[in-house]
Amino acid sequence: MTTRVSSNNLLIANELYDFINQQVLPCTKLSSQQFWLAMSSIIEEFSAENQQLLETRSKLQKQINQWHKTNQYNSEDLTSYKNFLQQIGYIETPVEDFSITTSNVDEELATMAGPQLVVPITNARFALNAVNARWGSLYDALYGTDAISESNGAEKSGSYNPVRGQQVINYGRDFLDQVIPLKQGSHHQVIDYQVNDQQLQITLADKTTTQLLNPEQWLGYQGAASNPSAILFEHNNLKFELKFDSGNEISSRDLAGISDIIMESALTTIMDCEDSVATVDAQDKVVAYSNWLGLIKGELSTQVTKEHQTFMRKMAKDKQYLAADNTAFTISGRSVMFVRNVGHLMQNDAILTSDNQPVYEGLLDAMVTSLIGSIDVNSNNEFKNSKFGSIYIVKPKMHGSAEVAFTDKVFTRVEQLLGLNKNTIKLGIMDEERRTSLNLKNCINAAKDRVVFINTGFLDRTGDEIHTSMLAGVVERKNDIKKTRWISAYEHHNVLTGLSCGMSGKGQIGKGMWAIPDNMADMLEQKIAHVNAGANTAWVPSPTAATLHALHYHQENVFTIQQNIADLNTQALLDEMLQIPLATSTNWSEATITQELENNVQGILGYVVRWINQGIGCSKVPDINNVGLMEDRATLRISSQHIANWLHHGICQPEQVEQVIEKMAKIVDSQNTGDATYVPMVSNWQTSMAVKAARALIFEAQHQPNGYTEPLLHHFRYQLKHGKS
Ligand SMILES: CC(=O)SCCNC(=O)CCNC(=O)[C@H](O)C(C)(C)COP(=O)(O)OP(=O)(O)OC[C@H]1O[C@@H](n2cnc3c(N)ncnc32)[C@H](O)[C@@H]1OP(=O)(O)O
Ligand SMILES: O=CC(=O)O
Ligand SMILES: [Mg+2]
Repeated sequence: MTTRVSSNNLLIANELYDFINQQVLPCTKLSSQQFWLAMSSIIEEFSAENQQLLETRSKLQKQINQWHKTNQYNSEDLTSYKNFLQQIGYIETPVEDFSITTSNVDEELATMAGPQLVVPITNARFALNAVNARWGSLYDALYGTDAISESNGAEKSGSYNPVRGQQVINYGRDFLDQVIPLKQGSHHQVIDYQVNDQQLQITLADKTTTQLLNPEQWLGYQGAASNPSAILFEHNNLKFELKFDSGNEISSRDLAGISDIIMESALTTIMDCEDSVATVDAQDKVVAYSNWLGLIKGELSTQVTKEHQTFMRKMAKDKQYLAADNTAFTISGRSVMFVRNVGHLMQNDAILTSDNQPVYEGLLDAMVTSLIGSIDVNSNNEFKNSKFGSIYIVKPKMHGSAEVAFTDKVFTRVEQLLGLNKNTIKLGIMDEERRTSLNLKNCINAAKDRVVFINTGFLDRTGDEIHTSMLAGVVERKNDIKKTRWISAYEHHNVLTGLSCGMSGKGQIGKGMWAIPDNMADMLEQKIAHVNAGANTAWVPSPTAATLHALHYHQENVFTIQQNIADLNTQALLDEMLQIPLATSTNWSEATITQELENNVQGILGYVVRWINQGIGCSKVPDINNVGLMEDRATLRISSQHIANWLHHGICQPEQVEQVIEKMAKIVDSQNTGDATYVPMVSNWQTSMAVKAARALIFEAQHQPNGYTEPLLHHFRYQLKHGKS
C-alpha cells in the first residue's frame, strides 16, 4: 500500500514527496509549498488537454481502420487514400517556410557532429559510464570487439595477444595518417612525438624530423614538453588524444611509445526515462529522478566490482592541457546530457489527483526533470552540464503538430512556475510516429524557439507503421520491412526537413539506434551511411560503440555534406512515406512463417521476462540466429504488432502462436540459466506474470493504443510488485 501525503489537491506518494522536499528543493530557490502548488497547477491546467490529444489519436486510428475496411489501398494510385488522410486532419496543411530560432545551444549539439549515446537512467553504473563516454579508448574498442577480425592468430585470448595488439596499433596509425597527416612520412614510422620550441616535433625512424601537415591540428599536451604523457589533436571539430603511458605493455611494444588513442566519442548522451526503463510507480520514478539529480549535481557515484577489483565510479572531471605557449586550458570531460521524458500516453500513480486518478506521467516528468535541470542552470559547479544554461529534454512518441505545440505550452508553463527564462528548456523531437513524420515541418514549427533536435526513432516508427495500417493488409517479414520504400523516404525526409527549417548549425538532425550491440564490424561498415545522409548525430547503444562510431565523423565532414544537399524539396517524399510495407507476396512456406514467429516470440519473451520480473527495461536478447539484439519497448512494439498483423490476416493461427510461445519460453529460460535472479517461465507457466504479459502483448496487440507496449508492461509489472494493477 503506497502511503501518501496530501498537498494542494494532490495525493503524493511519500517516496516522491520526501525525495523532492529533502533532496531536490534545498538545491533550488523554491520552497516545498511553491513547488507542490506548481505541480498541482501543471496537472490541473494540462490534464484535460492531454486526454483530448489521446482521444484524437484513437479517433484518427478508428477512421483509418474504417477506411481500410471499406476501401482498397492502392500503392500505385494514392489519391483517394491521401485525400482521406488530409480530410481527417491526419495530414496537415503545411505551414509557410521558416527557420528555427533556438538560441543558447551548446556547441556539442549545434556546431559539432558526433555520436549520441542512450542509456537507461535507472542504472547508475551505466549512466555514469555514459556521461563519461565523452572520451573512450580506441584501442580497447578495437581490441575488445569484432571491429578487428580474430583470424590469422589475432584471437582475443585470455591475456594480451600481441598479434591482435599490433593490428590495433596499425589501425590507429592508419587513422592518424588519415586525420592528422604528416608533412613527410607516415605515423607508422614515427619514433617520437615531443614539444620543442612551441612546436610539435615528430621524429621518424630514419631520424628525420617532421611536423603535421596542418600544424594547427595540434592543440596541446600533458606532462613534460620533452616527454609528454598525452598530446591533443583536432580534426573535423572532434578531438583525440595520443597517450604515452610508459611501462604499459602496449606502449613498450610501440615504436613511438603510444599506449592508446583516446577519442572524443559521445558528444551527447540521452539519459532515458522512457523506453529503456521499467518505472511503474513512485519507487521506480524516484530511482530515475535521483540518478538525474546526481548527474546534474555531479555527485552520482556507484560501487563497481569488475575483474576482482572494486572501485567507486564517479563522473569524470574536465581535462586539462598546456597549449604550445604553455598556457593552461581545459576541455570538457563529459557528454552533454539530455533527459528523455516519457510521452503523452502513460499515467503513473506516483501522484494521484483528488479524485484518485493517476497523473499523466509526461507532466510529472516535465516538472521534476526540469526542476532538477534548473539546478544546473543556476549553478556554476565544475560538472555543469550546459554552458549556455539550457535544459535538454527529449520528448518521444508525439503524434502531429498539436502534440508538439502541447509540449511547448507545458514547457513554457513549467519555466514560468520554476522561475526559468522562456525557452530555457530545449526540446528534442523524436520523429518516430507516422503522423509526426508526415507533418514534420509543422511539428518543428510548433516548437521553433526551443527545438534542438529531430531524430528518426525508426524502431517506434516501424511499430507505428504496422499498427496504423493494420487493416490495409499483410506486412512484409520483420527484417524485410527495413528494405521497403517508406522507411528510406522517412529517413531522407527527416534530414531534408531539418535542413529546410534551418537546423544546420543550430541543433541536431539525428539518426537511430545501432541495435546489434556486439556487431561492431558491421556498425563500422554501415553507420557511415548516417553521416553521408547528412545527420550530425546518430544513436549508439554503448560507450564502445560511441568510440567506434566517432571514427565516421572523422571520415566525413557532416556540415559540408549538409551544405551540399541542395534539393530540399520534400513533397515527393510524402507520397513515398505513404507506401505501406505490405507484402508483395504472402506465399510463404510453413517453415518460413514458423521461423518468423519464433524469431519475434523469442525477442518478446527474452525482453518481457526481464522487464516484468526484474524491472530491466533494456536487454540484449539473442535472435533465433543467436545474434544479440538490443530490445526495448520500441522493438517490442514492432514484434508484437507484427504477430498481430499476421494473426489478423490469417497468416498464422492463435494455436500455432501459443505453441511457439511454449517452445520459445523453454529456449529463453535456458538462455538465462546463468542469471541467479532469473525466474523461469516454463516451471511457473500458470502463474508467471511474464508469460501473462507476453501473451497479452501478442494477442491484445491490435487493440493497444497506437500499438504501444507500455500499458501492458506496466500493468503486469505493477501487479507483480503491488498485487494489483
Ligand atoms: C528504440 C530506442 O528507444 S533505443 C534507446 C534505448 N536503448 C538504450 O538505451 C540502449 C542502452 N544499452 C544497454 O542497455 C546495453 O548496452 C544493452 C542492454 C543493449 C547491452 O548490454 P550488454 O552488452 O549486455 O552490456 P553489459 O551488461 O555486458 O555491459 C558492458 C559494459 O558496457 C557498459 N554499457 C553498456 N551499455 C551502456 C550504455 N548504454 N551506456 C553506458 N554504459 C553502457 C556497461 O556499463 C558495462 O561496463 P561496466 O562493466 O564497466 O559497467
Ligand atoms: O526511440 C527510438 C526508436 O527508434 O524508437
Ligand atoms: Mg522510440
